[in-house]
Amino acid sequence: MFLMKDIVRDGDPVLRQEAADVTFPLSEEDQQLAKDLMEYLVVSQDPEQCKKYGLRAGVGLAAPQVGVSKKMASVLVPPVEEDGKSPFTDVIINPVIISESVQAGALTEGEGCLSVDKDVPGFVPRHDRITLRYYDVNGEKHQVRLKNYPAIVCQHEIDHLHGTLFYDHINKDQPFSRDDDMIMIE
Ligand SMILES: CC(C)(C)[C@H](NC(=O)Nc1cc(F)cc(F)c1)C(=O)N(CC(=O)NO)CC1CCCC1
Ligand SMILES: [Zn+2]
Repeated sequence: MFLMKDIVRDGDPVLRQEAADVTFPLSEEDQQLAKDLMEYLVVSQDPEQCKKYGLRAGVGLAAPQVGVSKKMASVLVPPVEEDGKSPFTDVIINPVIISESVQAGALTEGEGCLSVDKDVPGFVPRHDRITLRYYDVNGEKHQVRLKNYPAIVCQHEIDHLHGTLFYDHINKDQPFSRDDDMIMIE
C-alpha cells in the first residue's frame, strides 16, 4: 500500500516528464500498480484509515507521483451526497481528452496536489466539460463525457502524465483573475 513517503514531491524530475504509454495486456507489475493507485484513494477517503496511516485524503493519483513514468492514474470522485454513487471512479490508462468545452471551469478554492506541499493560491482555469477516451485495466476502451468537478480531477491527473503541475496554469500577475463566463466550481 502506498504511504505519503512513497509519494514523490515537486522538484523530482519524474513529475516533469512525459510519461510512457502503457502496453496491453498489462504486465503483473502494471496490474499491481493500478490496484495500488486505486487502493490509496479508497483508504485515504476512509477517515479512520486515513488517520491511521497519516495520509492526505486524495481524489486522484497519477503513476508519476509514485515515481512510475507511465500513463496511468486512479480517480475516485466522492459521492456528492452520503452513500450516493461516485460520479466517476476508474483507473484511466493512456487517457486522451478528445474534445473539450471552450467554456472554462475552475475550483473556487483553487487546487492543491499530493505532490506539492506548499499552498499555491489562485484559480486553475481548466475546461468545464471534456470528452475523455481511456482504457481500463482489462484493456476495454471507454469514452466518457465529464463536467465540473469530475472533469477538473481528470484534467489534473492527465496533466501529471504530461509533466504539468496545477500551478503552471495559475496567472502569475493576477492569480485570481477569471473570465466572466468561467464556471466556478464549489
Ligand atoms: C491535494 C489534495 C488536497 C489532497 C486533493 N484533494 C482535494 O482537493 N479534495 C478532496 C480530497 C478527498 F479525498 C475527498 C474530497 F472530497 C476532496 C487531491 O487529492 N488532489 C489529487 C492530486 O493531487 N492528484 O494528483 C488534488 C485535486 C485538485 C483538483 C483535482 C485533484
Ligand atoms: Zn496532483
